[in-house]
Amino acid sequence: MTSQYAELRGLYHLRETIGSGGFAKVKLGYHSLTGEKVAIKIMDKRALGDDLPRVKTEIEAMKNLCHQHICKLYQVIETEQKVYMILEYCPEGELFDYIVSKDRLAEDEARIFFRQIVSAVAYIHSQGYAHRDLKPENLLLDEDQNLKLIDFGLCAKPQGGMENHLYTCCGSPAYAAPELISGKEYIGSQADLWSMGILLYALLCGYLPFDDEKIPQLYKKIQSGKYENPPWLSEESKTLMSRMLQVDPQSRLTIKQLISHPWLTKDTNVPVEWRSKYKRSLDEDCITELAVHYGKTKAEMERDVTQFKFDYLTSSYFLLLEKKMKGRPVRLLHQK
Ligand SMILES: [NH3+]CCCOc1cc(-c2cn[nH]c2)ccc1C(=O)Nc1ccccc1
Repeated sequence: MTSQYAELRGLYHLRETIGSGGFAKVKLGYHSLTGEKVAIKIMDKRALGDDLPRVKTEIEAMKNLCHQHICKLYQVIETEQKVYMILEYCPEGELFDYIVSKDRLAEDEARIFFRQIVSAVAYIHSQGYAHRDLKPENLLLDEDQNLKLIDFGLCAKPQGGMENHLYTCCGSPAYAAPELISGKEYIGSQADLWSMGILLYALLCGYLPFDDEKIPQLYKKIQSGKYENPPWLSEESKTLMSRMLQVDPQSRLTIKQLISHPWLTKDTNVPVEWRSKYKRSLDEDCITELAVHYGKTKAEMERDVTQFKFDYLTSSYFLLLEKKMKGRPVRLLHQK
């Protein structure tokens, strides 16, 4: 029988499993042409069943999202049985485990993380997407302790823009907005704002504002909008969270108000930088290195890379760019 993962041979060297969630297994891999580490999310189509559309949703969304606080998609490989997503490697694991390890975060550490979360969400909203499953399990830490958002399986891009209503009730109950769990129509971006309020509370307190083992009781607490503020919280953080955890979505803070909120701009006095730091134009050095390797002219290589087919060329380009942004030599490992 052919060896497992035959489709990856020569492209990636597979190592140990580094995570799993529901219907996916995530393994550490090495991109053979650059030597860079990647995370390979492996899904079995049969096991996915009617969750397969979620994977397609995630792939299409991640192809359009390119941002310093979103886990980068480098390549997609699809076979009869499997779907492989080659993703940016985040060695420091989930924000969830980081909070648990420290009980709760001090306000200035929480602020640094929350600015990165707001940056990622403001960017996806500007691209017309709502994430709809924001929680610390879906925020990973890279080697520089920067947050990277994952799991766009539930994200939505409503036809005709973000003002249009969504209906599917989804995401994790404890982070779900009241309007979302009451089955009413809702605006995805407003539901994301509520989830970010829950996230900020989790960062500052180390536990959830609304919690109950029984789902119906949990829903009642969420719809009441009543939660406890522990004594260590500052007045400003309590005010900010109360503006985000408004049961009525109309009176909730908007993402535009959030990026320049005083609690977020404290000590920096500049609004959260939410635009992508990635340039639209192609990087000359990377194109040159790839052209030499594949024996093509720079013009031919530019034309091929620009198509962003999310094939091995796309992953090689992005990983060379990563090397450059980390100040490493823009060099491919020459195959024997
Ligand atoms: N809660 C996260 C578990 C590990 O999952 C991932 C890890 C990485 C990762 C690890 N290192 N670098 C990136 C990249 C992506 C995922 C992921 O998308 N997981 C997932 C999401 C929804 C359903 C099933 C699985």
